[in-house]
Amino acid sequence: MSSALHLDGLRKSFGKTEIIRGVNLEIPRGERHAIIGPNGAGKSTLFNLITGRFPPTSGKVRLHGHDVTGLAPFQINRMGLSRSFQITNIFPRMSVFENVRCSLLWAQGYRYSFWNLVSRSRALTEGTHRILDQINLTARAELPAGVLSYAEQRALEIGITIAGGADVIMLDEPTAGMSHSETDYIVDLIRTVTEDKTLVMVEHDMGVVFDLADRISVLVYGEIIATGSPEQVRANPRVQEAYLGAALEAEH
Ligand SMILES: Nc1ncnc2c1ncn2[C@@H]1O[C@H](COP(=O)(O)OP(=O)(O)OP(=O)(O)O)[C@@H](O)[C@H]1O
Repeated sequence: MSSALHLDGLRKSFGKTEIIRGVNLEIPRGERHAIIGPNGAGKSTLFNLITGRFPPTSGKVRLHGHDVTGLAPFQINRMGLSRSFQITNIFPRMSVFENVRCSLLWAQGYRYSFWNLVSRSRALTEGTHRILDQINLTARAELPAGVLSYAEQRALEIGITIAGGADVIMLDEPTAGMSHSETDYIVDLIRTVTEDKTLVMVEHDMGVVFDLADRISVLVYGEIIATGSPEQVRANPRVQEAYLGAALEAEH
């Protein structure tokens, strides 16, 4: 069976500077994978190469065995990969319900027959309620999304990301700017909504990473210096030296 994501010799230069310097990584289906590394290591750039926002300078990205290198983000999305944004990407004046319904409509519009509007509308409403339930926002459904708390807005953002039914979910710093209790809330939510899916996340909070990830890749200066289980990565002397020692100390 092909892996969910396969990065093969990925490189990316901006001008003369090579930011991603030959990344090889295979992420099996159903794995929760975290990409960590110091500031400026190239995590966001790698994320943007996978999601199609930037074309790589060389190398390949495969999604479920299909070469998606150079495809536009919406095409990659149609093939089953959905990403969140670091900056919340919701419509603040629309209701929470409408935000989710819109993302479902967008995702389902292509799959449903034009002639089947009545059943489409029923399926949309049911699908919207199902997602609202998954992200614990049923009680907030009729409120304008802009009045939700920060953590609730991030939960909504995650709901929008999963709405299309993608089986590879990519989250960019999902707990950035959150308190401890908000972080716990979002970690639980991510765990629930990514059940049976593949998750790739960039995250600075080591507590979140070690809690959620099945495997971790450590990116330093555009190269993956280690990939392994949380225990393997934690014990890796190269990782300790290059990053983790300082990052874990900063937590305390
Ligand atoms: N569009 C761009 N044009 C030129 N340089 C860029 C561009 N995007 C990123 N860079 C450079 O690439 C390097 C890596 O940036 P990137 O944002 O990928 O790192 P990061 O690991 O995500 O950092 P952080 O943890 O601080 O978010 C930085 O030196 C940045 O200035």
